[in-house]
This record gives sequence, C-alpha cells and structure tokens, in this order.
Amino acid sequence: ILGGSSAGPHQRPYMASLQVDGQHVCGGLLIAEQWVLSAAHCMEDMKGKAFQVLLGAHSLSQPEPHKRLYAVRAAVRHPGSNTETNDDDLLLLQVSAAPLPSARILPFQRQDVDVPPGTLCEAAGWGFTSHSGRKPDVLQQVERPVKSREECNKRPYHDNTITDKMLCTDSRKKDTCKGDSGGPLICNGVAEGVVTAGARVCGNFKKPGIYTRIAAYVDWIDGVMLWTGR
Ligand SMILES: NCc1cccc(Nc2n[nH]c3ncnc(Nc4cccc(O)c4)c23)c1
Repeated sequence: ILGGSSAGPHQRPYMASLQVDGQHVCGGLLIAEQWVLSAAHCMEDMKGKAFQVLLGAHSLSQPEPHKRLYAVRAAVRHPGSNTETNDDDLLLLQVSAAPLPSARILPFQRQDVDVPPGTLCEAAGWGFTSHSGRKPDVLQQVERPVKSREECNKRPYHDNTITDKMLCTDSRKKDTCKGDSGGPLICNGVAEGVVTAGARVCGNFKKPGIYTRIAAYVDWIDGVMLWTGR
C-alpha cells in the first residue's frame, strides 16, 4: 500500500496473508468459516511450493496471540483466470481448520450493482509501501475513491480493458502495490472488490487501481464452497 497508514491492531480481523516459505506473497479475505478469497495471479508466485494462510495477524514478524498459520486443504482458481489478462482473477482457498474466533468473516456484496463513482473505499494489505519495494511489518490501509468505468477505460488510463466485472479506484499517490493483490476493497463495510495487479504500476494516476468485482462472481463462489464442502 502506497501512501497509506498502519491499521489498528486487529481492526481488520478478516485479512489474510498468503505465504510461501514464511514470506508474504499476497493478501486475502476470510469470506466463510474456512474459506479465504484471493487472486488467481497469486498462484504464479508460488513456484510450485505450498501456500500457507496467515489469519489474525497485525505484524508479520512479531508473535501475537491471535495469529495462526493454516495449511491449505483446497485451492480453486476461477476457470477463466489466465496469465495474459486480469479477467476472472479470483482464487478460493479452503483452510485446513476452523480459524480462531479472533479471525472474523467479512461480508461481501451479493448485489451485482456498480459501486457509485466517488464512493470512498478502503484497501488494506502488507504490500510494498514505496516504489523502492519497502515491505511493511504491520498491516497498512488506504482510502481511495471509486473511479467510473467510463473514465477508467479512457486513454491514458486503462484504454478499454476494464470489463463490467472490474472496478477502478483513483491511484494518484495513494494506491495498492506488489503484495496487495488478493486483498479486499471495502466500501461501507462490505467487500466489493479483490485487488488485481493489472498494469502492475503503483501510485501513478494514469493507471488506476483495478479490482475484481466480487458481486459478479457470487454464483461461482457459492458453488465452489458448496461443491467442496463448506
Ligand atoms: N496499483 C495496482 C497494483 C496492485 C497490485 C500489485 C501491483 N504491482 C505488482 N504486482 N506484481 C508486481 N511485480 C513487480 N512489481 C510490481 N509493481 C511495482 C513494484 C515496484 C515499484 C512499482 O512502482 C511497482 C508488481 C500493482
């Protein structure tokens, strides 16, 4: 997160850190008792190793009573996700045990209606806090206004690559960055989006932040959780 601030300890108990060899790779959000929603592109950073899911954390390094690392029982990428586009960039991870009560589920938007442009939303994550790639120890957060799809699809912005299953936020100075992928965009207390890397540019107003609209995937999400055993 560029231009943000440290979240309060355990202020966002739904936040997940996807880890490989003990290193934070991507964000995620707890959407059901044993299910974490994240981004399919995060699987590209695994190099065939196993993911673990950290829940209940504030600091990545310090021991904390609520923190616990979970093995992944199932990882389901959206069938439409691919390495060439941002389309369908969603990943569902079933964690191996019921999380501690300190981890809390974040409700997600089920009505497939666009968030009105200008709505102030929040992104959170342990991604880069500087262009030089500084990694934070404690969870960062930033408030960003939603940018209309019409505007976001213009040049020099994302030039008609933003589908109706995506949404944009302004990215001037304050933005998501490497390591924030898979984390939530929260508007009025409800998860509306999942961070996708898009052009991978951070903090440049010409490349607004891009998020996968969760409401456009409710049937897939419910199906996977039902089919894999909730
Ligand atoms: N703001 C959109 C967004 C959301 C999530 C991730 C991303 N970026 C990235 N996703 N993956 C990446 N691999 C390498 N570099 C990356 N961005 C980067 C790194 C250093 C300086 C800088 O200006 C940008 C990214 C960008």
